[in-house]
Amino acid sequence: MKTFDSLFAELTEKAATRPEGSGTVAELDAGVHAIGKKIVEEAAEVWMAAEHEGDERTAEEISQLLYHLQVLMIARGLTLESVYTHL
Ligand SMILES: N=c1c2ncn([C@@H]3O[C@H](COP(=O)(O)OP(=O)(O)OP(=O)(O)O)[C@@H](O)[C@H]3O)c2ncn1[C@@H]1O[C@H](COP(=O)(O)O)[C@@H](O)[C@H]1O
Repeated sequence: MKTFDSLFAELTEKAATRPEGSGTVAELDAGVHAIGKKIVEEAAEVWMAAEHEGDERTAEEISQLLYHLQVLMIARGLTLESVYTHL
């Protein structure tokens, strides 16, 4: 099963190698402003799912929010350690 750390490693690799058809590469190219908008959108979907759509949908929306947060970290050049140090 994929974990937060293994997804981050996968996305970091995608950013470096820029494979054709990667949604991550497209999102990175769209820039921090566009990624930020995705984060706000996904956060709202997490909220709505948690209130109205049950555990399965909530977990799915949370996974998407985590994905977009990681893309933003990579866009800004942040490492996992730079975030973990604040936990
Ligand atoms: N975990 C994810 C992931 N979560 C969310 N998303 C993206 O976020 C979007 C969120 O879906 P929504 O249905 O909420 O949004 P939507 O409005 O329908 O979609 P858009 O119109 O905004 O694309 C999805 O369409 C994906 O583009 C993800 N894209 C990729 N991954 C994983 O990231 C890795 C690299 O992916 P690629 O870069 O595409 O190879 C792979 O392991 C993928 O499984």
